Amino acid sequence: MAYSLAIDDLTVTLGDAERRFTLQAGQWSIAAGEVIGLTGPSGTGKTLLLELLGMLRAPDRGSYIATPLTGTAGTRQEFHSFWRDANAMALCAGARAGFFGFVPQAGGLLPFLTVTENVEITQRIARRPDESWLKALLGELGLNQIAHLRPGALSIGQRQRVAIARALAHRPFCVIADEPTAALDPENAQAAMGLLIEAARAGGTATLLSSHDYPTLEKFEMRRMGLQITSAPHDPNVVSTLVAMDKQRATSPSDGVDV
Ligand SMILES: Nc1ncnc2c1ncn2[C@@H]1O[C@H](COP(=O)(O)OP(=O)(O)OP(=O)(O)O)[C@@H](O)[C@H]1O
Repeated sequence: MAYSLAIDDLTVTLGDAERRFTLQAGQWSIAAGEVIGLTGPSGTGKTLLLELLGMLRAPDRGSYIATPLTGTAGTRQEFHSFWRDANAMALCAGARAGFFGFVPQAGGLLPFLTVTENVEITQRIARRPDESWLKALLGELGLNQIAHLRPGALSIGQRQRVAIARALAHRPFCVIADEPTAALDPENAQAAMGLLIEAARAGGTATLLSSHDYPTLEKFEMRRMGLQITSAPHDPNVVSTLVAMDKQRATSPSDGVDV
């Protein structure tokens, strides 16, 4: 099974009458096997957008629909409507566990589990055991030597690699990664990014990752989208809008967009 995702007018507003932040995710789609690199200056809402797409946060309006590839056994999912269902908590938790693999900015590992157990847990929850894939992930992310340790004994970069392995372990249909290589040295960053991209293409996984590492995004030639503030400067009602970034804009940071 593989799914493409379609977003239409997905919008959320945070704050109160004095200061508001509105994220407008617009209209776009991501195909199965495709990888999108999300960029934007600090505070433009990258984490917020990834939380919306990872079913960690409810939108105020708009649609968010997953459609299985023709000929596969999956069923269409209207994720935006899950939040309004009487069973919202169970539906959203089920989507998070089975459909998505999420790499949070801060790792989010369980402190009482070892590295192996932290990676394996997504397979257990999704009921998709696959020991050989688990071993391959630990190996490819250089985690074999530390597989028996708990997160408290790991560096931030090691934790980030564990979080990437955990997000891929249950072979989700969509991977969402919030600056997955931010804490990694260049060599590990390239390896982790390569693995995310290879897993997406080989497994037909739609993958969206945020990053400030423009050379790496360029190197892997991924499709780019960017968030930019579209409200007037000093307006307390800040509006951030997601736009497609073409290659030309991606190499010219002079327009105020952090690309
Ligand atoms: N309760 C709130 N009221 C108003 N604005 C808020 C509230 N909570 C968060 N925000 C704003 O939401 C915006 C989105 O933050 P977010 O963490 O998603 O940005 P980001 O692009 O991921 O930043 P970074 O690159 O620094 O991680 C920020 O500008 C923040 O000030």
